[in-house]
Amino acid sequence: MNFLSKYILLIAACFVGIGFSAYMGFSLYEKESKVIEQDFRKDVDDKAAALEREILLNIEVLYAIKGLFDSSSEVTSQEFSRIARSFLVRHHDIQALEWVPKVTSDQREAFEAAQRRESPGFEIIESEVEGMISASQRESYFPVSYVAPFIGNEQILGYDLASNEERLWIMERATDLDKPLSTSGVSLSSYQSKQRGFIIFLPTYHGEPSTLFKRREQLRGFVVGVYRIDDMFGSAIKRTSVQGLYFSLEDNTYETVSNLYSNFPEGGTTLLSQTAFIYKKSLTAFSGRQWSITAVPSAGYVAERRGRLPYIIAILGSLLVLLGALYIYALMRRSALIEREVKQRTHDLNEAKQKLEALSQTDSLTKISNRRCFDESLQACWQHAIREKSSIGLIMIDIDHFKLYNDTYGHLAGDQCLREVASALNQTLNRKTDLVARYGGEEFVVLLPHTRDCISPAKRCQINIEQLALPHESSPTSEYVTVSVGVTSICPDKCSDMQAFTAEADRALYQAKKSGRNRVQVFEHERTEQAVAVVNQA
Ligand SMILES: Nc1nc2c(ncn2[C@@H]2O[C@H](COP(=O)(O)OP(=O)(O)OP(=O)(O)O)[C@@H](O)[C@H]2O)c(=O)[nH]1
Repeated sequence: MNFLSKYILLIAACFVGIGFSAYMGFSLYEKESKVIEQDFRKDVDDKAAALEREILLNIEVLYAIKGLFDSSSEVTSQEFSRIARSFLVRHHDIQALEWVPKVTSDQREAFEAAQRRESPGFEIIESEVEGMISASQRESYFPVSYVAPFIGNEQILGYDLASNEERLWIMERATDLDKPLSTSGVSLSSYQSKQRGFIIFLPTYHGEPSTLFKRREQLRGFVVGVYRIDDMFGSAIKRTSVQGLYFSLEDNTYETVSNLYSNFPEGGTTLLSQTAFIYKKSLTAFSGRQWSITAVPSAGYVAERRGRLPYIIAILGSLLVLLGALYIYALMRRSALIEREVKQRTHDLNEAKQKLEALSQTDSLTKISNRRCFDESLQACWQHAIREKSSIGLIMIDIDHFKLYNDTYGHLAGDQCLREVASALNQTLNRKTDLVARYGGEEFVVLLPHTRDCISPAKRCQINIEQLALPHESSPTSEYVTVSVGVTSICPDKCSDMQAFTAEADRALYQAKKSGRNRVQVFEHERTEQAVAVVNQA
């Protein structure tokens, strides 16, 4: 695998590692989110239960006051105020507790007169665009006769609650069902409160009517509770310890949903669209109303419950992967450098080895192969010829009267003569496989693989050297440098003797010297014939 592939693999592994760390962090974050959501829902459930309890307690207050009216046919305003105040001190979300008797049109005058004894100027009134006016003539009225607390609610005294169509409808249904029924969310401006509220009507009867008709007949009036929703919801929320939740309260009784309360901050709708946690819970139905709560946690609520572990795992994991990748990258770079250096050094060593080998095979004076090279080549060539059943030719060349040459021209000139003879021999042979080597002193050898007839190359060697025309004035043979040549050849088999083969060439050369020099002598298989033939006489 090359460096680029390793590099790509490392980057891929890096991405996988970082992806895995991010996945681990994310899945932990998701688990944490689920736990937060469970906590959040439980907290909302607690607050919803607190609100339901608060509503039930408030309805209980109405039943307690109704008990007063059920036990007495004449309840004075003092008696009403006393019992109402005892509840008001404990229920801070009650705007007003009221007694609203049924007054028929023929009872109106007497009723107003009786009320004026305690409340001067009392009159049954109704609301109009221009303000409160004397109630118009109708069959029956439901004026507020007693109200507690009085201070702050004085202007409601005498107000005919049945003058409003929605309230009249609720009062009629409550009468028929003998149950407390509530209005939807209403403005409490008549009570000088800026909050929205709701009004519960609990019917009271003369006696104990058992049928719908009797209930309508024997209706005595209503115990009425007016409640401030903000305060009710606020006190219910405060009753549980958890803070940092946003709520909105809706009335879902009929198809149109009306908002009763909301503590959402500015931009509440943005919050709803952004948060991952929204919980909508329906409250237990009460007094004919079906309310529901929509809750959203604040950023602080979520942040308080979020740990740092998911971020730590994602960031630390990614960092570790990056550091690991960097470390591996550094190792890769280092090993690549070492690999390159090793390659370079191996190359240098090989070059040096080749040079050394070449040197060890080369004659330093003539720059042709030396005796060692010749011996190794002959060995290899010999084995090859046995396998291939081919011939080997061997030529031994010796410069004639070289001692005299040295003596005449000096040793340095002798060296130069040796170089020129070597070069001439090298140029004489044209096959690549032929080998010219210095055998020793002024003696040369030529190895000719796959050659049976060695006479021609041997003669060419002798002639070419003579044609160099190197002057040799002291030579008794010629005025130029001449050579004597011994030649032999063989097609060796396993029984053949390589040393004997070399000796044949040597003996042929000896014979050439003995026969007068400057000639080629072929070894004539003296192993059988013990004879040597002179091929060429100079
Ligand atoms: N200049 C020089 N002379 C060398 C070298 N090697 C051997 N010789 C000389 O070659 C001469 C060989 O002499 P001999 O063996 O007596 O033979 P020769 O004088 O050539 O006579 P024949 O071979 O019988 O013709 C010696 O004087 C060696 O010193 C060399 O490398 N350089």
